[in-house]
Amino acid sequence: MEKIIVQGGTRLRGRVKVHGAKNAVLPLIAASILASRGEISILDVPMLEDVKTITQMLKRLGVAVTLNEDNVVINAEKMISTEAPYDLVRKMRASVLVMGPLLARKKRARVPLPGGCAIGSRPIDLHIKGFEAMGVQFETGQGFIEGYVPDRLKGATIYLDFPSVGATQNIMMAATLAEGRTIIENAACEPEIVDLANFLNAMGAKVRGAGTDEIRIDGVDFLRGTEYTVIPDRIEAGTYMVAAAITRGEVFVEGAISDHLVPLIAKLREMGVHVLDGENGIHVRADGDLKPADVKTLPYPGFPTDMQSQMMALLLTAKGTSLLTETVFENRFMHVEEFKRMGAQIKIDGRTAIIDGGKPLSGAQVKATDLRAGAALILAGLAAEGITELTELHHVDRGYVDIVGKLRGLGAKIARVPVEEASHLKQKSFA
Ligand SMILES: CC(=O)N[C@H]1[C@@H](OP(=O)(O)OP(=O)(O)OC[C@H]2O[C@@H](n3ccc(=O)[nH]c3=O)[C@H](O)[C@@H]2O)O[C@H](CO)[C@@H](O)[C@@H]1O
Ligand SMILES: C=C(OP(=O)(O)O)C(=O)O
Repeated sequence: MEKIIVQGGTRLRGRVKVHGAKNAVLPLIAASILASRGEISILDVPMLEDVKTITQMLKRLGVAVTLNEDNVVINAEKMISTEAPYDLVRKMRASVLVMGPLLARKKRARVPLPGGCAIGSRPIDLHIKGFEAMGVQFETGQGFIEGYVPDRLKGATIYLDFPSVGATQNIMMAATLAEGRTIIENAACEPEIVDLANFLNAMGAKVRGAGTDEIRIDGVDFLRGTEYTVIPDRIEAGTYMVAAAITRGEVFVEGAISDHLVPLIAKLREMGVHVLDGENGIHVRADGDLKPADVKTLPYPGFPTDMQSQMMALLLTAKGTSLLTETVFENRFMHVEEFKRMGAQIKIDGRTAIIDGGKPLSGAQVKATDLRAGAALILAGLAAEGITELTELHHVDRGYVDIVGKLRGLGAKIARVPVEEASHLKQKSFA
C-alpha cells in the first residue's frame, strides 16, 4: 500500500499537459460494443484504473481489446456474452453504460445493480425508464437487473426528470440501432455527451443536437469501426488550474479547452486569479490574497460537481466567508471532515458548506474519500504548512494519470511512497 506525501509552501510554475478525458473515454469504450463490423481505435486514452476496468469488462463479454500505451483497439464483431460481471461493476459505476449497447446489439443485458457509492445513492431509474419506453422489458432479481427486447428496440420520445449524464449516454447508445427516431428531452449537455455523439456518428450513427437539451437519434441497421481521438479532460485541467491558484503560482495547462471550463474560469477570475486563454491551453497565475466566492454545482453548463472539492480547497485559502452548494449529489461533502484535520473552518448546513477561509492550513494525515476529494486534499496539502499524508490512493488512481509526476514537474514537493515509510525518510522523498 502506498501514500502520497506533500510538503506545502512551494509556488508551482511551468507547464502541465492534460490527458484524454476519463468521463469521455468510458462511454466511448462501452459504445464500441455497438460496432458489428470493423475495428475501433480510440486515441489519447488515459491509462487509468477505470479504463482498465471497463476494457476488462468488454473482454469478459467476449470482445477483443488491445491496450497500448495511449490507445485502445477494440473489435466487437464476435462478442458472445450479455452478462456484465459483478466484480467489475462494483468497482466502477460507469459499468452500467454497457447496458444500452448490449440491449441494442444483442437484445439482452444482465447487469448487477451498481449500488451507491461515497458521493450518493446514484440510482439508475432514469436509464430504466428510457429503455422501457423503447420496448425493453426488465426483470429484477437479487442484486441484478436483466433487460430483454422482445422484438426490436423502438424509437421513443423520452423526457428525463433530471439531465443525467449516464442516462443520456445509455439511451443515446441504445437508440442508434433502434427502429425509427428517438428524442431525448431535458438531455444532459456535457462535452462528454457531444464527444460520444461525434464518436457514434463516426461509426455511422445519426445523432443530432448533442450539446443541447434535445437530442434526436435516427436508428440505423448497423455501426462500424472507426478511429477517434478522445477530448481532453476538463476536470483534470481544472484541477491543475486550481493547483496554480492555490499555490499562488503560474502554470500553463496545455490542452485545456476554455469553452469546457467557463464556470470555473468565471469563479477563478471573481476570486482575483488571472486566467488567460492561450493557444492550445490556459494560462493561470495568482498572487497574494484571493477573494471569497459563492459557488453552486449544477449540470453543465453550470459549475461541475467534479470540481467541487478542489474548489473548496481553494476557497479555504481566500480570506472571508464563501458558500459552496452541492446540488447534483446528495452526499458529496465527505472531504470536509478531512479538510478539518488540516485546520479548515467549515460548517455544513444542508447542501451548503460555509467556508471561513484564509485561516492557515497545516499538514495532516488524511484519506481520499472519493477520487476528486483525493485530488482536493493534495491541493490543500500544497498550500498547507508542513507535511500532508494522503492514503486510500485507489480513488485517485481511478481518475488521474501520474498526478504526482505532473505536480513534481511544476516544482511541487510531493512523492508517492510505501505506507510504512518512516517519518525521518519523508524529507528525502522530495529530493
Ligand atoms: C463516468 C462519468 O461520466 N461520471 C460522471 C457522470 O456520472 P453519472 O452519469 O453517474 O451522473 P448523473 O448525471 O447520472 O447523476 C446526477 C444525479 O442524477 C441522479 N440520477 C442519475 C441517474 C438516474 O437514473 N437517476 C438519478 O436519480 C444521481 O443520483 C445524481 O444525483 O456525471 C456526474 C455528474 O456530472 C459526474 O459527477 C461523474 O463524474
Ligand atoms: C464521480 C466521478 O466519477 P464516477 O461517475 O466514475 O464515479 C468523477 O469523475 O468525479
